[in-house]
Amino acid sequence: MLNQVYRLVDPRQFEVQTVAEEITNNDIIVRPRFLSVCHADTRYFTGQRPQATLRQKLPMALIHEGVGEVVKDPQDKFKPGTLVAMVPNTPFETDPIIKENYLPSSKFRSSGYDGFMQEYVSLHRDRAIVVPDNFDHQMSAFIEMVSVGVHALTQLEGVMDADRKVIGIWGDGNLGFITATLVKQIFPDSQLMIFGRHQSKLDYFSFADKTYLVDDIPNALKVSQALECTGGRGSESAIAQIIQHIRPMGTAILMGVSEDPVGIDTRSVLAEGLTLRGVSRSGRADFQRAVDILTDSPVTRERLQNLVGFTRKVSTIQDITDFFEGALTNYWGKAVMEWDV
Ligand SMILES: NC(=O)C1=CN([C@@H]2O[C@H](COP(=O)(O)OP(=O)(O)OC[C@H]3O[C@@H](n4cnc5c(N)ncnc54)[C@H](OP(=O)(O)O)[C@@H]3O)[C@@H](O)[C@H]2O)C=CC1
Ligand SMILES: O=C(CO)[C@H](O)[C@H](O)COP(=O)(O)O
Ligand SMILES: [Zn+2]
Repeated sequence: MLNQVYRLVDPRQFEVQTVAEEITNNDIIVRPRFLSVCHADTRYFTGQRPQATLRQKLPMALIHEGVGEVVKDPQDKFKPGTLVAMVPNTPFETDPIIKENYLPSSKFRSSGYDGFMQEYVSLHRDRAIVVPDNFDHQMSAFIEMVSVGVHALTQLEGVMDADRKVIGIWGDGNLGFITATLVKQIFPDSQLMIFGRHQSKLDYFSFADKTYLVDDIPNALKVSQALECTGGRGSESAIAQIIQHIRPMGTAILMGVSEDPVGIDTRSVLAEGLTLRGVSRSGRADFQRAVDILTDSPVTRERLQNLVGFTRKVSTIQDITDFFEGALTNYWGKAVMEWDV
């Protein structure tokens, strides 16, 4: 198949390249419909990654969050027109211990391998998860981020001690919001507290039990378990506050990506017997659990629809560039493009 792939060739510069692709009987062809931007994409778009990383990974099609319509299935199992969420992680082996998203041999789209900004995406058939008809399409575009939140909370369930009284989330942006909606489903009896930098963003977390600005947290406040959803330089102070406010033997799940190493007060981590668990990306099972939670919970779907922040139809390279520039200045919510190239 000859495919048109919309690749970032240099920071802020996209180019369409024609690529010959081999399709096997195990692949399906999907036409992308709604694509959503992750911070990882904006770091490539703006050239915030180290020069050596950019040299190694570009040219590359961006975007690892999206839904599309099945165009062709050589095995006729997916009907043409079926809306599917595309799993960006492609494993090439299985391991009894290491999950597919942590296997070094796996290929992750838009991080060294072409993402979903293509005319057609060829997917191994197990990388497509059917999206129910009653899901909002723009919300469905960021099911990948929902699956990362699901993966994080699944890891927390497996690692944490028996104390579920208070779950604290640091970060008042997209990942914090998505993870917060999931806490309400996965830990319905826990108190949910959000710690953020912007009152206007914290106001969106109306379903949380309590929200705090990070410069106004009561000294005596304690959380049972914590999730860090900040990233960048903000991770350092968020982790420091988590260590200050988590109960002894609590678990902190770290999700925010920082370009430079951040300092951690290990003396307190040791003294309090804390567990720090890093979480990155997700696998098929997390996508399926995400879709199941959304299917069973209309209120979660409604909350996540409120996270659609900036939307536009894109048809040309100029539209794509303008869309990414718009996403950079978008204050609240996910940037979702209707892919019409
Ligand atoms: N592990 C994974 O698989 C994934 C990781 N990520 C990463 O998660 C991070 C967050 O992504 P996203 O939610 O989309 O980003 P957003 O910018 O939407 O949200 C981050 C929010 O956290 C706030 N913040 C910064 N520092 C602190 C702090 N110390 N305490 C509390 N809040 C703080 C930011 O405020 P301000 O803007 O003022 O700094 C911002 O409002 C990024 O690094 C992203 O790359 C995303 C998806 C998956
Ligand atoms: O966003 C993510 C998953 O949804 C990950 O943070 C992202 O894949 C990290 O990739 P990179 O190393 O290219 O920044
Ligand atoms: Zn992402």
